[in-house]
Formats: sequence, structure tokens, C-alpha cells
Amino acid sequence: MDASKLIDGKAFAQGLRARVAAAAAELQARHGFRPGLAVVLVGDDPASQVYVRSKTKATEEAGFHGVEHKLPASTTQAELMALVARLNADPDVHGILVQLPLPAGLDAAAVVATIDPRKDVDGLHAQNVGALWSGAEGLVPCTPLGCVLLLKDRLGQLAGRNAVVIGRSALVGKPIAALLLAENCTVTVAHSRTKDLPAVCRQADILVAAVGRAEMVKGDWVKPGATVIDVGINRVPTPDGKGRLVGDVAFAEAAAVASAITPVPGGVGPMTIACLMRNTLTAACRIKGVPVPAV
Ligand SMILES: Nc1nc(=O)c2c([nH]1)NC[C@@H]1CN(c3ccc(C(=O)N[C@@H](CCC(=O)O)C(=O)O)cc3)C=[N+]21
Repeated sequence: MDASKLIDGKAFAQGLRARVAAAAAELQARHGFRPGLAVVLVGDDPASQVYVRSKTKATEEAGFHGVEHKLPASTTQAELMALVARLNADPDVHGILVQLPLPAGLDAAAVVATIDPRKDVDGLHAQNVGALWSGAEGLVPCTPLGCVLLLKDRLGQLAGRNAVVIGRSALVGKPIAALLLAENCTVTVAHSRTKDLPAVCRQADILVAAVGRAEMVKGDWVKPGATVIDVGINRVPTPDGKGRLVGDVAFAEAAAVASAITPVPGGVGPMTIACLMRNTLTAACRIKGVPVPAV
């Protein structure tokens, strides 16, 4: 494959994190505060622990104030909601992220509804979802924001392009569709009940795969010259037992046809964390009433 086709999310994310860190240093110097992020992890799912660790590392590297709350899987709904209420009231915390999924028995929607919308750096609170779809100011989910930043960096203007999003989750598919619509794309949201999914995908100038099924999108689903964003992170078994990460797109096949494509790992994943830092910076500035720096 021609290396210039690769959309290097890892490199873009590094640059974004450096710009966020510089903006945070400037805020400290001029206004005397640091953005603060609280990450809440309930239970001991190993994958979640890895993500939370990389979020904490990014928080430190950005020069933010970071707090990590690790709660046992036996935590009750009331205890979790009480922690969120404390974080809502904490003046040093501007962003609250409750790692999902929560252990069985806990109601994620009720927890999200408790988060102060101004501190909802995941953009999942109904107020932020409404703001996204109505064009009002709010906070946008990190993974969708990362996808659109990569697309604009590669393509410039997105207006008028046909975008097909496969997947309609609240965390990824729906918000990506909203963001692409706001960029004046013609957006189709495809899903498990879509008829002739390959033919729908072949219409896409921008194809976003967010289904959570390893290598489902084949090379002949991709229109020649299309830009492919692979949001999937699937661990598949290997003979050595370690497993490897693949996306929702059959990468080699798709890369042969596309003009640009994100790899897995090293594509959208690192952008998610960089955008979490960006959202925390935005949330902190709005709460403090100072201008939000462009990063
Ligand atoms: N409330 C909430 N918000 C989230 O944003 C959220 C969440 N819960 N739960 C779990 C998922 C997953 N997630 C990822 C973040 C970074 C990478 C990432 O950096 N991946 C790297 C490395 C992957 C690896 O090596 O394991 C890559 O794709 O290159 C992946 C996945 C955020 N999530």
C-alpha cells in the first residue's frame, strides 16, 4: 500500500495533545487555574483499566489536574451517583468521565443524567446530545470529534460529500452522523437492518465504520478514491495466544481501493484520548468564563 494513503491518527493526536498542553500552560500563567479531569472506573475489567491508565497519563502530560476514582464492582447506584454529585460540586474538576460500560446492575443512563452537562466531557448528557443536533454550544463525544478532525485535516471542506456511517450507537454512530451533517455532508446512517449494505457503502465518499465487528467492511464495499474511517477496535485470536487488534474494516483490501484510510491501532483510538483533553480544556474555560483557545 502507498503510505501516503494512511491517516496517521497517532501523529495527529500527539500534535493535538501538545497544543492542548501549551494552551493549558497559558491558562495557568494568565488566569491561574488548571483544567481538571475526573475519571471514574467501576469494577475491574482489564480493557477498561488499560484505557483509564492511558487517560490518566494523557491528563498528566497535558499539565491538567487529574483525579482517578476506582470503585469496586459491588458499588451501588446510590454510591456512584453520590460520587458524581461530589465531582459536580468540586471547583477543581471541570470534566467528569465515567468509564463505560458499567458492571451489570448499574444504570449508566441514570449516572450520565446526574453529570453536570458543563462537565460532561463525553458529550452523552441529553442536554449535550440536544445541543449537537440543534447546533447549540455544548460538548461533543470524543471519538466522533476525533473522526471529524481527521477528515477535515485530510479533505478540507466536507460539504456536499456523501457520507455513510455504519453503526448507530449513542456514543459513536449517531454523533458522527450529526457532526458530518453539521459539515454539510449528505449523511446516511446504515445498520444491521440496512438492505444491501455493500451497495449503500459503495455510494460513500466518506465511509465511517463503527459496528464493532472485526473486518466486516470488505474491499469491494469501498468506492474507489473514498476516505475510510475505521472506528472499530476488535481483538482477534492469533496462534501465539496474544491476539491482535483489527478494525471493522478489512484493512489491506480497503486500502487498495480507498484514497485514504485510518489504521487500527494508530488511527481513531489515539484521537479519542486527545479529544478528551481538548473537551476538558473547553469545559474548564467555559466554566471559568475565559475564552476557549483554538487548538
Ligand atoms: N465513558 C467512556 N468514554 C470513552 O471514550 C470510552 C469509554 N467510556 N469506554 C471505553 C471506550 C474505549 N476508548 C478508547 C480510547 C482510546 C483508545 C486507544 O488509544 N487505542 C489505541 C491503542 C489500542 C490498544 O493498543 O489497546 C489505538 O487504537 O491505537 C481506544 C479506545 C474510549 N472509551
